[in-house]
This record gives sequence, structure tokens and C-alpha cells, in this order.
Amino acid sequence: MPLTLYYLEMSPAVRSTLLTIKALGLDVEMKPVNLMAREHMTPEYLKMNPLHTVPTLKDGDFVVFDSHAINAYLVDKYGKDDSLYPKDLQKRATVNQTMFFNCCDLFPSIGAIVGSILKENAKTVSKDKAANVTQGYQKLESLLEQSTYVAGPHVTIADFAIVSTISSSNALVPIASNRYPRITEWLSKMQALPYYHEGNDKGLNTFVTVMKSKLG
Ligand SMILES: N[C@@H](CCC(=O)N[C@@H](CS)C(=O)NCC(=O)O)C(=O)O
Repeated sequence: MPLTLYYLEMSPAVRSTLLTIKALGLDVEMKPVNLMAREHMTPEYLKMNPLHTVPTLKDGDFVVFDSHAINAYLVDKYGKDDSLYPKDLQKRATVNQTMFFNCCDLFPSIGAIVGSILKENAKTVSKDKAANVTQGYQKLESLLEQSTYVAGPHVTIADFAIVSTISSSNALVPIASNRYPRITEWLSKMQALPYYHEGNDKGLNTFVTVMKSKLG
């Protein structure tokens, strides 16, 4: 079945799916969605994804949205093995809990800053919003004291979710290496993955350029 990804490369959520696609070596048709032009609010897009978010994946007639759900589906269906999303129930629960940490904590904290810049024309990052991001960094640092990658000894889709979020927030609330040595070490390991640059860097550069151009 042909795979189609509706995407905007600067989106952190999209970049976690791009990392998954690159890691699995999948051939995917790419359909850009211009959020500024509100292409995600057209009747056609809303029919496919009533939550009007990117990324959205089509696999033949089947549609799935939310990057975490998409990435899990892609590994389950197309992975040569289960290393990125283990089938073992306890290992999978650990990956899931870490993806929920991204989805419920890290991503909304950075999303609040991005929203204030893009929708409210904020020229600085507010202290309150930065403090929420910093709390997330502290939790992530604690997680990484217990394991090499965010959900265990190997790279999983939880790492893809968090690295795309954290590399973005780093541009707005910098991650000091002396304060967060474990995060810094983990980021270096992620950057050394052969598919990291193709999966994350291009969109991240656009994200950083756009944010810096909007800030005073
Ligand atoms: N939990 C979702 C979040 C997706 C999300 O919020 N995407 C943003 C771009 S980073 C978006 O599509 N925003 C447009 C909107 O919500 O209308 C995921 O992981 O896919």
C-alpha cells in the first residue's frame, strides 16, 4: 500500500515521524501542508484529520494522526524488527510512558512558547513559560540518570519524539550542558545517528530561523 505523509518540516511532531521513516528506510510520498495558509483547515483535510494537525499518515485508505501513534504503527507494520518499538509488554509500556511524557508535558510547554510567538506576536519568551520548559528538562535529566536512551538501553521512537521536541525548545530555552549533562550527552548520541540530520536537522533549522526572525 502506498504511504503518504502530510507534513510541515519545521513541526517537531512531524520531525519525529521523519526520523522514524528514515530509520526504517521507508519510501513515502510527501505532501506539504502550509499551516500559515490554513491548508490544515480545508474540508478535505478535516475529513481526513478532524484534529487538523500535522503529521497525518495515509496507508492506502487507512488514516492515522498523532506522531506517536503514527510512529508506533510504522514500526509495528514495516519494521524489520521491533527494536524501535518493542513488542515485549513491559518494554513497550516504558516506551509508551516516555512518549506520553513528551505528548503531555514537554511538547505542550514548548508549544505554549511557539504559540505566543506565532499567534500573539510575543517578542520574548516569558519567564513562566520558560520555567515550564525548564521543569521538563529537569525531569528528562532524571530519566536519563536511569538509562542510556530515554526509554531504555536502545534507541526507540520515544527518543525520536523527545529529541524533535527538545532540539526545538533548546533554541528558545537553551539547555546548559553544565546543568543538564545527561541531556547533553544523549543529544550528542542522537546527533550521531546516521539518519538524524536528514530526519531532524533540516526542519529544525527552518524552525530556528522562523523563531529568531519573530523574536525581538
Ligand atoms: N500530539 C500531536 C501534536 C501535533 C501538533 O500539534 N502539530 C502542530 C504542528 S507542530 C499542528 O499541526 N498545529 C496545527 C493545529 O493544531 O491546528 C502529534 O504528536 O502529532
